[in-house]
Amino acid sequence: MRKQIAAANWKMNLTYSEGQQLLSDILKENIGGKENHEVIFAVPFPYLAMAKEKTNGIQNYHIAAQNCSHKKSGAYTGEVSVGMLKSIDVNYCIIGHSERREYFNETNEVLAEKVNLLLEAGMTPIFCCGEPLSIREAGTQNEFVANQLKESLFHLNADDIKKVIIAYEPIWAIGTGKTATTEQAQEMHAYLRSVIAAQYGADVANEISILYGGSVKANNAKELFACADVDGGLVGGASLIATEFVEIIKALK
Ligand SMILES: O=C(CO)COP(=O)(O)O
Repeated sequence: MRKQIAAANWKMNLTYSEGQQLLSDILKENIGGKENHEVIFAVPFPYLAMAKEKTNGIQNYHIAAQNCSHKKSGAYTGEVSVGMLKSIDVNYCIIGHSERREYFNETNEVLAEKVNLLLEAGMTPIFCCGEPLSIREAGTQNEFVANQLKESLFHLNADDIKKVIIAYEPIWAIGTGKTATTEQAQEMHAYLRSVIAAQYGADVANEISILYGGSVKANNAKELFACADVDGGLVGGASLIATEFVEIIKALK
């Protein structure tokens, strides 16, 4: 049974003490969830150790970085390597968020390098994909997103691709309050699973969690997560409010 995942992406928000408070408020709710549930907090780099300590020992709760370098080590001022993350026991990392693709020029090719480094280190990549509004309006979103997967992930063997979490985040739905309809989400998720199945077989495709991201809130999470191919969400704005994120965790199927 594939994992159902509620992942918080704090992005570049909150002070250290606000982050501590938010985690305390969420964790005190003690939502154990089911065995196949996972809760992930992708926090800013300076808060990773704090978040790690706070969630220590809580089953199925994990900490993620929001990015990593595509270089292993060396003279790359300001970058954070996969090895550094691993050395403080961070085992998940978001890569390819549309904000990184747009503002930091990350390409599918660079993301393939990041995927390789993360998997080599035994970490779990949370690979983001999704189309801009212009592509959606042109009706070519399926080809666009499939190509992101192909160029960044399809060099992997079946064992490795099974370790990747995919997050479909249509860019027009991020931070806009405009959620994809359940039909739009389900349609894309099923399509992506079919693309993976064509490459690796249905058994592999059925093991991969595909999260939806883009204006997930407490009041729409249940409906979105109920879709057969939506395995939870990657949540921005609503993950900064304890009561909202708690409800989103509870909405996992
Ligand atoms: O980008 C997102 C998560 O990575 C989604 O952000 P919002 O939930 O704020 O739309």
